[in-house]
Amino acid sequence: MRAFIVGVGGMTNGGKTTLSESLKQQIPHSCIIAQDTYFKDDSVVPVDSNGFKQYDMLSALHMDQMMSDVDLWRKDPAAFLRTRGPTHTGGSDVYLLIVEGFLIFNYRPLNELFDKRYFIEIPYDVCKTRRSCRVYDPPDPPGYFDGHVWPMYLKHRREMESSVPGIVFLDGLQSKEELLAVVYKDVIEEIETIKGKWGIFITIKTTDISFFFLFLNFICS
Ligand SMILES: Nc1ncnc2c1ncn2[C@@H]1O[C@H](COP(=O)(O)OP(=O)(O)O)[C@@H](O)[C@H]1O
Ligand SMILES: O=C(O)c1ccc[n+]([C@@H]2O[C@H](COP(=O)([O-])O)[C@@H](O)[C@H]2O)c1
Repeated sequence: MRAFIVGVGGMTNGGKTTLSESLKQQIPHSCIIAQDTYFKDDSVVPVDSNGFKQYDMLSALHMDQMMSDVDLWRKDPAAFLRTRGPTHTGGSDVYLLIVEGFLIFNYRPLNELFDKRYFIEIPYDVCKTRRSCRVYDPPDPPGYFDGHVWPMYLKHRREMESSVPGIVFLDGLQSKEELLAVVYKDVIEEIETIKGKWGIFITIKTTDISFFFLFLNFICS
């Protein structure tokens, strides 16, 4: 089975979901696992001394469930894809998993699985403005961005930069189309490389078998 896992990380409201959805539309046999669908129930997320719910931490996420879903895909991408409803098929026979989320590179068991890592970044003021237009469940209380979201982002970013090499940083101020074009080209090139490697492997295996039968013929004659 030829399979490829791309991580689309980045700060809140950087454009991870937008880019991942567009990528999925463009690439056959692809699907998305989104980290923000694994948040724990509000009742179990602790509150800090300032009264802010500690949502921007790995402990607020069901990472075990997220890993189980990634493992399901890894065991049988085609079957996993069928559970996600109708998809764009045809073309390449390489299966692509897009894992998107704000803390995907900070969770080592997940980070280890990525073949390619992208991180979308935007400036503080753009991030704060975009965030103020979005309504989460529960909604951000006053002061939440500066009191919890941004400090946690800086902390996780420092940790990521000190432990995860090979990240491609993307400027989230580029248009949606520009971002898609860059990542699409890159991912297609990676997929073509995988197909090339497998092609060589199959050719070598076929050659091995041919030599085996020639040898058998020689022994028996
Ligand atoms: N490249 C972009 N340029 C301008 N706005 C964008 C871009 N990408 C996403 N957005 C907008 O930013 C907001 C957050 O995007 P989203 O993809 O949900 O971010 P994330 O998944 O990183 O939180 C949305 O309103 C979206 O339309
Ligand atoms: O989706 C939820 O249940 C949820 C509930 C509360 C907060 N969030 C916010 O979701 C943010 C991460 O998602 P995103 O799409 O903005 O990268 C993170 O900054 C959290 O503060 C998300």
